[in-house]
Amino acid sequence: MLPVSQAEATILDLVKPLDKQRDAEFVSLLIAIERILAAPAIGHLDFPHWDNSAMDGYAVRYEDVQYASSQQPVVLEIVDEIPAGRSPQQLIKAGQAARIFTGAVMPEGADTVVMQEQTQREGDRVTILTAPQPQAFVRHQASYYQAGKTLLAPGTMLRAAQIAVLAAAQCNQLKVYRRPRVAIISTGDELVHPETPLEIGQLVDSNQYALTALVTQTGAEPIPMGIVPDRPLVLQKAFSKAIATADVVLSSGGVSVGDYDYVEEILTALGAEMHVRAVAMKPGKPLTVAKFSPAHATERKPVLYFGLPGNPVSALVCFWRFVQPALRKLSGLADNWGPVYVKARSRQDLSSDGKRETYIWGQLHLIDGYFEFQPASGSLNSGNLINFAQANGLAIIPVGQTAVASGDEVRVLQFGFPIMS
Ligand SMILES: Nc1nc2c(c(=O)[nH]1)N[C@H]1C(S)=C(S)[C@@H](COP(=O)(O)OP(=O)(O)OC[C@H]3O[C@@H](n4cnc5c(N)ncnc54)[C@H](O)[C@@H]3O)O[C@H]1N2
Ligand code: MOO
Ligand SMILES: [Mg+2]
Repeated sequence: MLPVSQAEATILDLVKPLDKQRDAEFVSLLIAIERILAAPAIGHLDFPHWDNSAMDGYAVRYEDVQYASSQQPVVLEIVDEIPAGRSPQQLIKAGQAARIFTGAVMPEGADTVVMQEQTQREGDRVTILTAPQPQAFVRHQASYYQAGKTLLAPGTMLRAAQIAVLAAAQCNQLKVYRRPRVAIISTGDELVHPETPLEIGQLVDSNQYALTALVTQTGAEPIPMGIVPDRPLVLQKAFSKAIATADVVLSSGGVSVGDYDYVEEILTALGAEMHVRAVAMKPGKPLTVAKFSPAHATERKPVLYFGLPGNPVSALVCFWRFVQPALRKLSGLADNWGPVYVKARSRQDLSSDGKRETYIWGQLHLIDGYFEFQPASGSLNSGNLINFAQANGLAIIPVGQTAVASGDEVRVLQFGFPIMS
């Protein structure tokens, strides 16, 4: 059994990100949310675009007002009025000022803005009562960003903040990576669709739905390929089709030591390189990871195959711990592939056999900015999906440790929003 950290390193090492050229497409900004840039975004506009005023007030020449005070006020002639969006019409000469508003372009000749609260106006004259700092309240052209420089680097995920910046920079068409394609196969003679009435021994294929949801949430394109019975030839055909279609294949079930667990045997028959056969974790021990390399360099990229354990909780835990980081790396994201871990105070005693890294599902609560962890009530058995419905985190007990006492700190893999109370 591989230690979890070694399995993670092996898996991430197997993943080669999508190709910046071959695997890229153009999308418009409005539908670019959560896509990943495949090329630098470069703006053709300086930020600010022009020298402009940060205040409502008067654009002046600093040298005219540098000694102004309430004892020695300076009176200037107002020669222009410049609201935002209008071009200045006058050059400001000695003894002159322009009425100006926040965001409006600074007129030529002026270099400083006096905010209106420090002035008095009478007709076309303004009295300056306080000396400003030189260049006060002027937002200088290109002081935030210079046209032609990289605004956002390749590998950046576009969220609201980045989209706002790109909109302001008039970058309307973005070169982004295509979404990785992920085939999802459920193996098992006992499995049926949710609408099928159950016969004795049957079980609904919940993994297909869970994995489709998780793949979608990760920004990849799920290709649900349905249920395949535990028959080697049928499985082999289904696996071949999935490998030919997708960048990553996720199957669930059939990876343990039972007589109907065929996954590893079939992967080997299909020419896969086997990289992971078992991991020292609970749940998730029989995780199987293999790679299919293209026969010729000109062919498509390699295909990564995850044989996830069939138990529903084991499949989910393996997804968050290994598949999601792999999909994030594959998708072109520059960094932050791994799960989010937080430290929490456990509300109850937690236990493990100390032999495998143990993942205990439950609820993360956020109380006054601090996390607390409440393990799920009822059976913490990887076949019990029901008490997973309220869970949003997995407390982790490392190998060699058998207990976390109530009140002690524990590391928690966070996969959902914390409960605020
Ligand atoms: N003798 C041993 N038996 C088992 C071991 C072991 O080390 N020695 N490991 C156990 C562990 S741990 C796990 S996890 C499971 C993994 O089993 P498989 O990956 O072979 O999965 P199956 O046997 O096909 O199914 C297990 C369980 O999960 C249910 N299942 C399967 N697919 C789905 C699905 N798509 N949706 C919902 N539920 C599914 C299936 O009905 C079984 O109940 O092996 C242990 N055994
Ligand atoms: O390790 Mo299995 O994944 O517990 O149920
Ligand atoms: Mg089995």
